Amino acid sequence: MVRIAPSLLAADFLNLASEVDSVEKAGADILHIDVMDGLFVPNIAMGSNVVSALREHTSSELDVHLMIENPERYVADFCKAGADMLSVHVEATTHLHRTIQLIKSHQVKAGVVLNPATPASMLNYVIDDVDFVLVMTVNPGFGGQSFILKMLDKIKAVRRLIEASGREIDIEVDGGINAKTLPLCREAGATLFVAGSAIFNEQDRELAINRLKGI
Ligand SMILES: O=C(CO)[C@@H](O)[C@H](O)COP(=O)(O)O
Ligand SMILES: [Co+2]
Repeated sequence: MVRIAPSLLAADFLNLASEVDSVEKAGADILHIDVMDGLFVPNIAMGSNVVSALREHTSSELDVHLMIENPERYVADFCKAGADMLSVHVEATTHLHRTIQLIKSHQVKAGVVLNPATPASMLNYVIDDVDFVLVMTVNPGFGGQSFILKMLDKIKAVRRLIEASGREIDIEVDGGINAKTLPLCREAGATLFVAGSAIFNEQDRELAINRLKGI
């Protein structure tokens, strides 16, 4: 099954509510929200107030991708704001295991994100605890970048780890996902697909999402 999570980073912020409505109507499964602090990544975007506003507007699942240093400082804020899925970068927190438990203590799905240069083996000792894994297929910080082909090997390695753990959790991929790269990721074992520019740069959102879903 292909599930699509439009990345709101590529939406028209002046009309965020109608942008959300348009992708939901077009078949979006989950909404992806990119949070950036200008430190972990060289860009600043969206705080917990944006998540609260979205929570009031929609009942769609909200997938919040924290690209911030020491994300444990803001876990409670984003959970209270209404996140359903909250992911933190392995590279951004010293106490990853503790941060995962903290997210789960709020009854929110906990995800772990790997930068392109980070090996799948970083998941070895947390794979039984996480609710999903997010493999970055570009370097985080900006939308509209090109997919890094080498990440297909990492998706396969993460798939093997998940299978060995005996659990069924999502592998989400994020960055440069379009109608050409999505099937490659799917074949490698990904199940949830974030797409920003491939959806919001298109006038016809339904056509864009159907193209991604292969309909
Ligand atoms: O987390 C990020 C970027 O850091 C992503 O969620 C992007 O926003 C995806 O945008 P496209 O690559 O699909 O345009
Ligand atoms: Co993202």
